[in-house]
Amino acid sequence: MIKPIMKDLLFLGEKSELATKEDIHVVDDLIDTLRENLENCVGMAANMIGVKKCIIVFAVGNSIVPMINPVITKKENSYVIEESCLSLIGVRQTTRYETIEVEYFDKSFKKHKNKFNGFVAQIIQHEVDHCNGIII
Ligand SMILES: CSCC[C@H](NC=O)C(=O)O
Repeated sequence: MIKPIMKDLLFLGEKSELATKEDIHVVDDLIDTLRENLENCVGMAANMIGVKKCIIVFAVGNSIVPMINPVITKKENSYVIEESCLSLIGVRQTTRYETIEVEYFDKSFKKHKNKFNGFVAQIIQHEVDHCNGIII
């Protein structure tokens, strides 16, 4: 179901809890909401739709990839870049890493450890920050 996007920065500044199998329905809500906002959004975290659980989704080509309880375990080659966010007015400068390694669970709660580069890695870092209560 498409959900409204939170603009409450106080709420978004709080750390999310680990998601469990009971939170799986949130993945579909996030996918629906991101699909509806793809014109101005490439990734979302569950707290952006009011759910304080560590779940993120992001667009890769025509697909939307979900990650449950993502943890960035390695970061290589930092750079500084400006980012924006649907939950924020304006842009902010931040440090990101060109290559990251992420441990996460898929929708079937199967564990994965994968490397990501470039823009996809940047989106994942942005969304994992949201899970940790950081808005850029
Ligand atoms: C380049 S990372 C930017 C991610 C941002 N998503 C919000 O959580 C967005 O603008 O889609």
